[in-house]
Amino acid sequence: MKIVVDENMPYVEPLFGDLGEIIPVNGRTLTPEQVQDADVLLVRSVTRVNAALLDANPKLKFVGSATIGTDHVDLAYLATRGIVFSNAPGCNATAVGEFAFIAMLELAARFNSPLKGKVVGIVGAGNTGSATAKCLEVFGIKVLLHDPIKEAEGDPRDFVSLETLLQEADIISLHVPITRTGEHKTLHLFDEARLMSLKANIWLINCCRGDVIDNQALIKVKQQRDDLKLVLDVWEGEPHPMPELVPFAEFATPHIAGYSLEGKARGTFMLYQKLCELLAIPATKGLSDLLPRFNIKAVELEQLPDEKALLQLARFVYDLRDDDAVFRNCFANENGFDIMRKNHKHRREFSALALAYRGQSEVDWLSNLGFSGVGR
Ligand SMILES: NC(=O)C1=CN([C@@H]2O[C@H](COP(=O)(O)OP(=O)(O)OC[C@H]3O[C@@H](n4cnc5c(N)ncnc54)[C@H](O)[C@@H]3O)[C@@H](O)[C@H]2O)C=CC1
Ligand SMILES: O=C(O)C(=O)[C@H](O)COP(=O)(O)O
Repeated sequence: MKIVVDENMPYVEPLFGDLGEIIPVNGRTLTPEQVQDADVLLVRSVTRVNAALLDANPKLKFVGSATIGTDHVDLAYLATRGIVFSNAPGCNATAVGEFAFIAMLELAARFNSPLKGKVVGIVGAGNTGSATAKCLEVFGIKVLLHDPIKEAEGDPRDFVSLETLLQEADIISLHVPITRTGEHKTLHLFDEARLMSLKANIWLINCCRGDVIDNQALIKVKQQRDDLKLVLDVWEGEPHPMPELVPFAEFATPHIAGYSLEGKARGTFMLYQKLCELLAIPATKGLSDLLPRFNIKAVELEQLPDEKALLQLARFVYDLRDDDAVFRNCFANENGFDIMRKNHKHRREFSALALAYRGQSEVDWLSNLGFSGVGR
C-alpha cells in the first residue's frame, strides 16, 4: 500500500510504518503525478484536495486531513469517487484554546490591564471555541458565546447574539470555519463597518481562518484606531500575509495556534485510527508512547499563582513572544511562512507541565486548566 503523506505530519512512521510504504511530500506543492498511484493520502490544511489533484488516480481509498477545517477538501468530489474521507475534529482544540488564553494573558501583561474582570466573547462555540471558553471560565473570566448554529441545534449552553457580544465583550476571540455562502457565512464576518463599530479598547484575536476578517479593511481601521489590539495567527492570502498588516498586530504568528506537539500527534493518531477502521484491522499503537518527555520535570509552587505568575507558568510550555519575534523576522522571506510552520516543534500543552503545591483543595483550578500533577 502506498501512503502519500504531508512531510509536516509528525509521527507518521511509528503509526503507519507497518501499514505500507510512506512517501513524504510537500503538501503545498503536491502534484497529480506525485499522488497518482497512492492508496492513501494524508494531508494538512495547505493541500487542495479536488478533481484536479486526484482524477488521474484510479485506486485511492482514503484521504485523511489532520485538521478540523475541511475548506481545502472537495468533499462532494470525494463522495462521488467513493473515496473515504476523515478529518481530525478536536485534535487541536486544547492547543488553540491555550493559544488564545495565553495570548490574552500576554496582552494583559503588555498593557498592564488585567484579564480578571474582563468579559470575553467567543464567536463559534465548537471544539476550539469551547476549549478557549474552558480556560477562561476555569480562571474566573466571564464568557459570552455566540453560535447561532449550535443554538438552533438545541445546545444547552447560553448563547448571545453577535450584537450583544459586540456590545458587552472586552475581548473577542474568533473560532468559526470559513464559509463563503449561506445564512451563517463567515467570509468577512468582520468587515470594515463591523471593525469600525467595535467597542473602544477592544482586543480581537483571530486563530480560525484569515478571511473571517477583511484584512484590507483591518489595515484601514487600524490606521485610525490604535485602541484596537490584535492577535493574528491566520491571514488572508496565506502564506503571504499583507505586509502592512503585520506591524499592526500585537502578536503575529504563522497559523500555528493548533501546533502543540500533543495536538499534532493527536491529528495523526486520529487518522491512523480511521484508516485501521477502514482496513478492518486493530489499531494497536498508542498515542502516549509518541510524545517526548517535557524538559521540566515539575515546578514547585510556594503560593498559588496570580495572573502574572500564571503567565510565567504558561510561558514554560509556550512562549508566544518567541514565535511572534521569529514571524516578524521571516514572514516576508521566500517561503518564510511555511518554513516557520515546518520547524515549529517546540510547543507543548499545559498538561506537559507538572505542578507541585502543598494544599490540594485550592489548586483544583490549575488541574482544570490542564496542568498535571497538581498537589502533593
Ligand atoms: N489556527 C489554527 O491553527 C487552527 C484553526 N482552526 C480553524 O478554526 C475553525 C474552528 O475550529 P473548531 O472549533 O475545531 O471547529 P468546530 O467545527 O468544532 O466549531 C466551529 C463552530 O463555529 C460555528 N459557526 C459556524 N458559522 C458560524 C457563524 N457565522 N457565527 C458563529 N458561529 C458559527 C459552528 O456552529 C461550530 O460550532 C476551523 O474550521 C479551522 O478553520 C482550527 C484549528 C487550528
Ligand atoms: O485544524 C485546522 O483546521 C487547522 O487550521 C490546522 O491546525 C492547520 O494546520 P495545518 O494543517 O495547516 O498544518
